[in-house]
Parts: sequence; structure tokens; C-alpha cells
Amino acid sequence: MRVDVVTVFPDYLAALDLSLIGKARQAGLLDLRVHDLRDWTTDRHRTVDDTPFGGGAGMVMRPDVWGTALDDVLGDDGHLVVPTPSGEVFTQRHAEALATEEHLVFACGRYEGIDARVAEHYRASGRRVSELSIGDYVLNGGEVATLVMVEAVGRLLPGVVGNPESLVEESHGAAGLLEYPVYTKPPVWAEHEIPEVLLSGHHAKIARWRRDRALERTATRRPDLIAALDVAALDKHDLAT
Ligand SMILES: O[C@H]1NC=Nc2ccccc21
Repeated sequence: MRVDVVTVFPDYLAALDLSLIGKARQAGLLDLRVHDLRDWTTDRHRTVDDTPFGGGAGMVMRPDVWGTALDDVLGDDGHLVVPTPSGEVFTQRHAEALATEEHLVFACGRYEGIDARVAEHYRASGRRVSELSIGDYVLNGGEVATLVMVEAVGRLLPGVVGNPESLVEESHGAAGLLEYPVYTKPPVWAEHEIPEVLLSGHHAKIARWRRDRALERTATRRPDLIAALDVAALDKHDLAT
């Protein structure tokens, strides 16, 4: 998969050189390129934004600069992803869908946003355009959201995560449940013991205990996920463990 990121803060994306995503890049599983939007400006001050039509606070990013940048970077197969607080909320389902794409281009705008004609223009020219929010809180720009989405998508690519099995058991995974509590050595820590069943070696009981804890946690912390639960998948998942 090829991923391009266009931003006025390229250094923000340095975190993608580290850890799993960094290794995926070195292994050639992920071809990630970060571009400075200002490279497509033509004026001496390398201006990328201007005051909003209709008035209001803050600045809006110019469509002409973004247009020349995206015409270069999108190529003929790029799926344009625009992180924005006014987008659909990004979920694991979006990560799974985006992970099947050949080429993603992330356009990082400031919180006030990119001129609305940019997303419209590429949608009208038949491109896939996804405007996605990472949650209902205020950030200053799209870079942090892009880090989140590139990590969520990148780790789903074949070969990136050592044990693909671990992708199934996680929160928001196939079963649609939050992850059960996990424990490791020492068996007693600060007078806290671990649940007996986990020492029993009885795999069916352990699977059932984990499934029950995951259900409990989900019902307590995210009742909204219970409504969407696919019980059939849950049992299939359970049987698989
Ligand atoms: O305000 C943030 N909330 C969620 N997602 C975002 C994406 C880009 C810019 C800003 C945000």
C-alpha cells in the first residue's frame, strides 16, 4: 500500500518512522511519503491560507494550493482521506475498508478547515473521498488524526503485525466487543491476585471467562456497542478461541 500525507507540519508525522509502522516501511509493506503543502505555493511567503468568505475567526486553507498538490499526489488511483471534525467518525470498520485500498492520500487541514470546494472537486471527478473525524473533541489540525488512522490501517496490512490472531481478539475486533482484562506475572502483585480460572489450563473455561468479561465490560462502558452486536459472529469468534 502507498500512503501519501500532505501537511504544513511534515515533522508531525515523524512518529510513523517508529515501531510497527516504521518496520512495515522498512519491509516494503507500506510505502509512506510525507509532503510539505508549501512546496506547491507560488508566492514569496509560501501562503497556504486566507480569511474566510462570510467572515468569522481563523483562516481557511486555499483551494488552489491544495488542488495543485493533490493533482500531483493523488495520481490516478488515490483515495482522498480528509481528516475533519465535521466528518463521519472513524471506526475499525473504516480502518478495515481503507486497508483494502492500494493508495491513500491524507490531506491534513487546520481545524478551521480546507476550502470545501477541494473535497467537492475530487468527488465530482469520480474519486473516492472520505471525510473522517477521529472523535468529538477539538484538535488544531488533521496531523494527529492522520497518525491515528495510518496506524489503525497500517497494522491491518498483511505481515505488519507478527501474529494476525491478535487482531481478532482486540477491542472493536471481529466480535465487536471490548477486550477482556489481561494479566501477567507476578501472580500476586500488591496483594492483588489474578482470576483462578486463568491458572486452570482449562481452555474452554478460560475462553468462556474471557468472553463473559468482554461482554460485561462492553455492557458497562459501551452499551452503544451492545445494540450493534452480531451475536452469531460472537459465538463463531468464541468457538474459534
Ligand atoms: O477536531 C478534531 N476532531 C476529530 N477529528 C479531527 C480531524 C481533523 C482536524 C480536527 C479534528
